[in-house]
Amino acid sequence: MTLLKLLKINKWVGGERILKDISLEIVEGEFIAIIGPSGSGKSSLLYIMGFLDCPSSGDILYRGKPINFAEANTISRLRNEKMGFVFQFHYLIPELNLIENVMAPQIRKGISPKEAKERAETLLVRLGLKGKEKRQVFEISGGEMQRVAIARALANSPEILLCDEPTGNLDSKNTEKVMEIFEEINQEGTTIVLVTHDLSLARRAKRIIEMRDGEILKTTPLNGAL
Ligand SMILES: Nc1ncnc2c1ncn2[C@@H]1O[C@H](COP(=O)(O)OP(=O)(O)OP(=O)(O)O)[C@@H](O)[C@H]1O
Repeated sequence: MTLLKLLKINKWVGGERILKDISLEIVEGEFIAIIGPSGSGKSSLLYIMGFLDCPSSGDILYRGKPINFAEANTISRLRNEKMGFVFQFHYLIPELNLIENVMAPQIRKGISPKEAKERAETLLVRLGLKGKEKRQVFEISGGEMQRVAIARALANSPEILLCDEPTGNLDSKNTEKVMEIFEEINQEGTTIVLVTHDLSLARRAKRIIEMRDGEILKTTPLNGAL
C-alpha cells in the first residue's frame, strides 16, 4: 500500500528552483535513505514529505488522499497523528523532564495523562533510558537526548518516521545505537525516511534516493521509482 505519493513537486525559494519535478512513491514498510551533496535539496524534500513546508507546484497524496495545504487543521492533525520527526538537533523542551517530553505529543493528541505516562515509560526503557525518566534535558548526554527525541517521535505510533541527519551530532557508538533502533522499528512496520550525508548509513536502508541540484539523480534499487 502506497503511503505517500509526490507528483511533479517543485519548490521555488527566492527565485531559485530548489526542487525540480520530483515524483516519488513511498510504500508502507519501506526504509528509504536520501543522500546527496550539501544544498541538493534533501531537507527541503523531507520537509515537504512531512507537510512542514508546502510545494510551489505539484501534488501530494497520503494514503491516496490529496493533501490540501490550505487546510491547516487537517494537515497538523495528520502530522501529529501519523508522522514522527527526528532532526539533527533534538528540540526537546528544557522546562520538561524526559518523561514529560515524551508525554507531550500524546497529551496534544488527547490521550489521558495516565496512558501517555505509561507509553512514555515503555518507550524510554526501550531506548535504554530506564531510571533516567525524571531527569532534566541538561542532565543527560547528547546521545541520550537524541534517543529521547526518538522516543518522543514514536510516542503516537507514527506510520512514518522522517529523520533529517539524526546522527549528525553523534559519535560512532551512539550513531550505531540510533541506527539499530531505526532498523528495529522498521522491522516492526514503521516506514522510515532518513536524510544523511553518510553513505555507509544510507546503505542500511532498503532503498537509496540520490539527489543532485534539486533532482532525483538515481534510485537504488530502481523498482520503487515512478
Ligand atoms: N528557507 C530557505 N531560503 C533560501 N534558500 C533555501 C531555503 N531552504 C533551502 N534553501 C536552498 O535550497 C537548496 C536546498 O537546500 P536543502 O537544505 O534542502 O539541501 P540539503 O541537501 O538538505 O543540504 P545540507 O546537506 O547542507 O543540509 C539550497 O541551495 C539552499 O540554499
